Amino acid sequence: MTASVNEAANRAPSQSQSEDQSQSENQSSSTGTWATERTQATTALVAATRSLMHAAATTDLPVDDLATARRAIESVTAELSARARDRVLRIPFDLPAQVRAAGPEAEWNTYALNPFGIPVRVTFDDETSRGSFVPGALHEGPPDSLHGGWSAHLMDCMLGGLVQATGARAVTATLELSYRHRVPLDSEVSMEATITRRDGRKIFAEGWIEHDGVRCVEATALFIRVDGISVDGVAS
Ligand SMILES: CCCCCCCCCCCCCC(=O)SCCNC(=O)CCNC(=O)[C@H](O)C(C)(C)COP(=O)(O)OP(=O)(O)OC[C@H]1O[C@@H](n2cnc3c(N)ncnc32)[C@H](O)[C@@H]1OP(=O)(O)O
Repeated sequence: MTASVNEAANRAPSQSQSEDQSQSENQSSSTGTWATERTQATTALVAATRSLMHAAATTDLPVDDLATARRAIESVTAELSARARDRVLRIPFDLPAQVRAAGPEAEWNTYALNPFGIPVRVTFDDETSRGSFVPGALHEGPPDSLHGGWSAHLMDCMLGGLVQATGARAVTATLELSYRHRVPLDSEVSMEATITRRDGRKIFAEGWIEHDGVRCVEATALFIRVDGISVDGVAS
């Protein structure tokens, strides 16, 4: 397995959407059934949709143009909805573990198949994961700053993804955040997560979001293994 272990279907859209789109279309399958033609096409569609969300929320075109654009979007929505699943495509449970096993150069690109999540390029090094992304206009809470709920989303993904990458089927029992400084928009932030302790079914982890060397958000979490246990009616 190489650094491109999951790129074909799991390459997350980033700020350079069109570049990502063409790359995901051009990459060949390296993860067997996971990197199917459908997941590749969906990855590209989701990247384009994320760009559309940004454009729709920030456009400053004249009002008449907005109505025209809305009709075009409604038309595409109707086309896509003609045949739909109940859920977005799910990644295989062991995909993060595959990326971790492939070494510290391999990337897990989160939320490639769901435009609602924040896509992050995550790498793993033993019991630590690292990621980075650029918060933008869609993620604003306080003026020019990242919404704290998105910080929680990011930390849960970083910490939970790391736990998942170690092969543990576990869910978040607690997640505590400390917001020390605002996280600015339009500038790259880096994130880290690490597993600090295990105790029976419990896995403890911590992480943070940094900007320009300043630790803005700190998180600690407790995950509970649910291997073989039915959680809310879903057998693991
Ligand atoms: C089917 C699922 C597949 C999973 C695949 C995951 C892949 C995704 C990965 C990515 C994930 C992304 C992240 C997400 O989005 S995960 C989504 C958000 N999380 C959830 O929805 C979890 C909902 N909660 C539960 O399902 C149950 O409450 C769990 C499973 C957590 C525990 O209920 P269960 O009945 O099994 O446990 P127990 O009562 O025997 O307790 C066991 C021990 O744990 C301790 N404890 C329990 N809760 C808490 C608490 N809140 N604070 C402190 N401690 C707590 C408890 O004291 C005891 O300790 P001790 O007395 O032994 O010392």
